[in-house]
Amino acid sequence: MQQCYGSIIRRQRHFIRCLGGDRCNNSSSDTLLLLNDNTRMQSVMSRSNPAIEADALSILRSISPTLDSTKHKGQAGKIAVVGGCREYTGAPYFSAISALKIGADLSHVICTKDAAPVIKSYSPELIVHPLLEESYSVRDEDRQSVATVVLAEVDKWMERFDCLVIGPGLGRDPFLLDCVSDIMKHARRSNVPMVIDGDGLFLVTNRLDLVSGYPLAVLTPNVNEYKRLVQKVLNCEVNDQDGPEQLLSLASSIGGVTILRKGQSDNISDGKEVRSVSIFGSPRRCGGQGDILSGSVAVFLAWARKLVDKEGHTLNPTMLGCIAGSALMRKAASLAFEDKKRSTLTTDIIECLGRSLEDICPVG
Ligand SMILES: NC(=O)C1=CN([C@@H]2O[C@H](COP(=O)(O)OP(=O)(O)OC[C@H]3O[C@@H](n4cnc5c(N)ncnc54)[C@H](OP(=O)(O)O)[C@@H]3O)[C@@H](O)[C@H]2O)[C@@H](O)CC1
Ligand SMILES: Nc1ncnc2c1ncn2[C@@H]1O[C@H](COP(=O)(O)OP(=O)(O)OP(=O)(O)O)[C@@H](O)[C@H]1O
Ligand SMILES: [Mg+2]
Repeated sequence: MQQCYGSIIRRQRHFIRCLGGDRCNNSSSDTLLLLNDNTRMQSVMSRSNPAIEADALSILRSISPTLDSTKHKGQAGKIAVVGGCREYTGAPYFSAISALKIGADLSHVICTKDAAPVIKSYSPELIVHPLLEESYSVRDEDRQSVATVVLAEVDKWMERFDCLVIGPGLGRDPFLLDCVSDIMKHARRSNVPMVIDGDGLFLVTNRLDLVSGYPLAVLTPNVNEYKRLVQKVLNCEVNDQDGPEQLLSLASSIGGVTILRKGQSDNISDGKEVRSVSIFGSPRRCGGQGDILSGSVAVFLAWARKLVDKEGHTLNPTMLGCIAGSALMRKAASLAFEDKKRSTLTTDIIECLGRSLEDICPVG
């Protein structure tokens, strides 16, 4: 066993040298070796990552509201996920149910007419609005009137939402994306925060005006989505050697939106600061974990907006929401993996959200 650990450490040292780690005075900042209860070695290696590690657990505790009998339904958050089409019904479900499991009072899904019965059948807890339409189901001459109806229906609810999640399982149909662009413009006019993920990022990368300069917009790109954003906005390739600086510059170039760059560590920037969340997650990369994260960030962002003045945080609420959402998602993933190992699925991680939050921030 010792021999095996020795060889892992040698391989890691070699890898760090390849990354230029020898130039760093403090090599322990490049490699963190953790021995868990089962003396299983896990290694978390950052690319020369100078982003400051956020005090994620303290932030999570400070923005989670207390539970008491004076509160009414809705005060702990009303979230709406705009996503779900003929192809994808899992992603909006994962996002919306995660919001509820973390503690939001109401969780809506605004999806296509085809997707709605399927999503409703997954859970009676979700409020599902079959409003959106894809091109194949609308005649050309009806498009304008359909778009007007969609917007009017969503507008009835808009001011009641504490946060929108735009994009999980939305698909890329051009007519549908036009309708979602209109929804985003209205949300912005009503000062409703938006977490933009998945196909919402495909939309925004081609229509930066929808979020540019909006401080309540949060973008949560994965590797591919981040690459497309960097190419479009900064007109260059992703540079991992200067990862945090490039992230800061990207967020600032889009007018101070907050970007949560998902990966081995999650890096977060609002164009002024960069923080990272590196607490150990799971080595399982099953699809849907980003969807949990989007629902989770939406809830914490809504909570942070309500509490931020009282707690005197120096970071803005979108940063706080991202840090808390990332930390909780990673902890839940690690608990689920402890139990299910290779068979860990997104639904297993969702089942661990409540226990993870309770471990970090007990109810009373
Ligand atoms: N159950 C459901 O309904 C779910 C629905 N979802 C919904 O699907 C929609 C599209 O989202 P997406 O994530 O599939 O698109 P995108 O990011 O372009 O990835 C496509 C391909 O890129 C690659 N790739 C990915 N990561 C990489 C990495 N780190 N490093 C390297 N390569 C990487 C990988 O390609 P491969 O390895 O197969 O070549 C991957 O297959 C969106 O609406 C989303 O919400 C999902 O949420 C999942 C659960
Ligand atoms: N290599 C990794 N090690 C640990 N955690 C990771 C790693 N990559 C991603 N994660 C975590 O998994 C979560 C989802 O990130 P991921 O990159 O899988 O998103 P995604 O591709 O959008 O997922 P989805 O399948 O839902 O679309 C994030 O919270 C991130 O911290
Ligand atoms: Mg995704």
